[in-house]
Amino acid sequence: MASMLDMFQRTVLRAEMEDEATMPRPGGGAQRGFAAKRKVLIILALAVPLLVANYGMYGWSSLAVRKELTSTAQSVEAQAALALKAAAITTGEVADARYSQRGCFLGSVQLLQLKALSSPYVRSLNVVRNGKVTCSSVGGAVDVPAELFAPGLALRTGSIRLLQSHWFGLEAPGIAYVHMRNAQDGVISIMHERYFRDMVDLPSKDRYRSVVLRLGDQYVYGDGGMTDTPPVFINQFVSVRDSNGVQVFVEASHKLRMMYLTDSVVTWNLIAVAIGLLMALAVNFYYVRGRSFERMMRTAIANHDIVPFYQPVYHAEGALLEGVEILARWHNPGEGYIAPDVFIPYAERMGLIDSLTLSLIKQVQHDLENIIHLPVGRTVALNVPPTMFDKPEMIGALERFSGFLQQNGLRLVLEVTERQFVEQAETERISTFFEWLHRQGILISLDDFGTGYSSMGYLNRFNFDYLKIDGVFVNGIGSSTTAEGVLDTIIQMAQKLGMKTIAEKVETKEQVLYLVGRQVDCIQGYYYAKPVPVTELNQYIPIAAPIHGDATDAESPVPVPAGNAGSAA
Ligand SMILES: Nc1nc2c(ncn2[C@@H]2O[C@@H]3COP(=O)(O)O[C@H]4[C@@H](O)[C@H](n5cnc6c(=O)[nH]c(N)nc65)O[C@@H]4COP(=O)(O)O[C@H]3[C@H]2O)c(=O)[nH]1
Repeated sequence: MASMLDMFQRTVLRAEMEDEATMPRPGGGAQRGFAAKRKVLIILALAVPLLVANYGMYGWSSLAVRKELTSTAQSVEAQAALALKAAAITTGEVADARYSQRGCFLGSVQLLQLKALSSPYVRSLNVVRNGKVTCSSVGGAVDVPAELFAPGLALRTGSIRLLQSHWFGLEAPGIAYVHMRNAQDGVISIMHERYFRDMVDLPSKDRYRSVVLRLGDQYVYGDGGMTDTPPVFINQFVSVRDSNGVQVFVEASHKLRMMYLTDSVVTWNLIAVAIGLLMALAVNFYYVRGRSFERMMRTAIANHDIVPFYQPVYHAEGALLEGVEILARWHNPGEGYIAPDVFIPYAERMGLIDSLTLSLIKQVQHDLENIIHLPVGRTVALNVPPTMFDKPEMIGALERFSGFLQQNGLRLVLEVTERQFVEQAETERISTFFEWLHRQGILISLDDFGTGYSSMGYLNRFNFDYLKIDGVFVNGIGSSTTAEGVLDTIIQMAQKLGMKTIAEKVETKEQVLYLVGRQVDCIQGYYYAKPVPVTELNQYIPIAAPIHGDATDAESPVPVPAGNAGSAA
């Protein structure tokens, strides 16, 4: 605590010795931060589209590969389905033909041969009677149990089985297809395995690592293999299947995705660079504009073009002047009127708020010395920036300003917003600071109370002199019972805590009467007076008796009709 006060005293001493010119250059740190932020944003503007493009290209190439694999698989599946359909038709026709249902004669064997020859995919046709192959287009009359003839083949219409060799010694493997007339009688056709192998033996080896055809429970590979073992894929693959149990797998080669990537990498990256450049230009433009606004503001502060306006605050009961609030006004020749809601947050961001506050203090001092003399005992309220607590030089300036006001019988009120208290976590430091301010005769007002951060906790912890009730609650008088309820609660709470209440943005007689009825201490708002330049302030300083109850009493010097209440707001 002692060291805190020491620090303030040292600060004050130092500040007194310092000329205004030797004050820290406003906004130096903020400027550096500003430039660094611009750099980071430009880098991001350039890098993000490139990252997105390349990431997107990777995803897109995966989709393109998938599309190609699917289309290839569908085409193989269509060919296999066509071959099977042709074989099924031939097999079915033979099974239903009368010659295949009689004994195995030379004539019927010749008819079987003729039928096999005329079917593009069928190599042999074999008649099954009572579960045995009895007549074959290749072997003639035989008597071979079906399970020996085609091991593993189920005697059921539509069954398919890959056979490594043919019963009748025809070297090449084949594919058996069954059509049964009934449980025991039917026809087994043997198809050329070669056709199916050719279907999967695609020429584009650099695009596909493997193409596999599943028939029933077995697999035909492009390299000639036929096996019961399912394939293992290491790259991206797709599979398509049909209702006949034909399934085709197509696996991409290592190169396939790369082929797509190489095809599109230049286009995608060129687009990304173009977008990145546009975004970087936009960022730059934004900052250049920001800089010019910043320059404009610096000049305005240095030339005292941002000027103090004064809004009177009156006692609720008697309409006597409690004091004035200083509100900054900026009329720029080029841009016109710039609202404080725009330039104050900007000044805070750019580190210009301290120099603005100092400029306003200087102008107010000049006004009070040369243009208007406020009645003794009144207050002068100044909005102070959140950073004030950390700046010894600002504290020094405020102390000097307070000293000046006290010499003129006035008191300085510092208006701080709730936000500042939520953001300034070090409560002990702040309450020590408040004690110090009070010892200097400086009062503290909590501004915009009720706008979102309200907490009873800090009202108790910090010793505020005034609580300013935000205009939204005043606005609700007569129209919102909820707002009225909150308003009543805030007033009662402030009264219990011994704070003076000021209702802000009071615009109507109804609001004044309501607030007077709730024993609000002070009223500020257009109903009485708008913020005015110092040259117009005199007419708002009451010289005589209070009003009671009717705020429009013509006898009273206040209220002043809002329409006559001066120039800017
Ligand atoms: N609708 C309506 N509005 C009324 C009425 N009576 C007063 N006002 C406006 O309400 C605002 C009250 O100031 P604030 O809450 O401190 O809110 C201020 C304050 O937070 C900030 N500000 C203004 N001047 C300064 C300054 O010099 N320094 C700092 N740090 N902040 C300032 O900008 C905010 C906005 O200032 P302004 O635009 O001047 O807006 C002022 C004032 O013009 C009324 O009856 N009806």
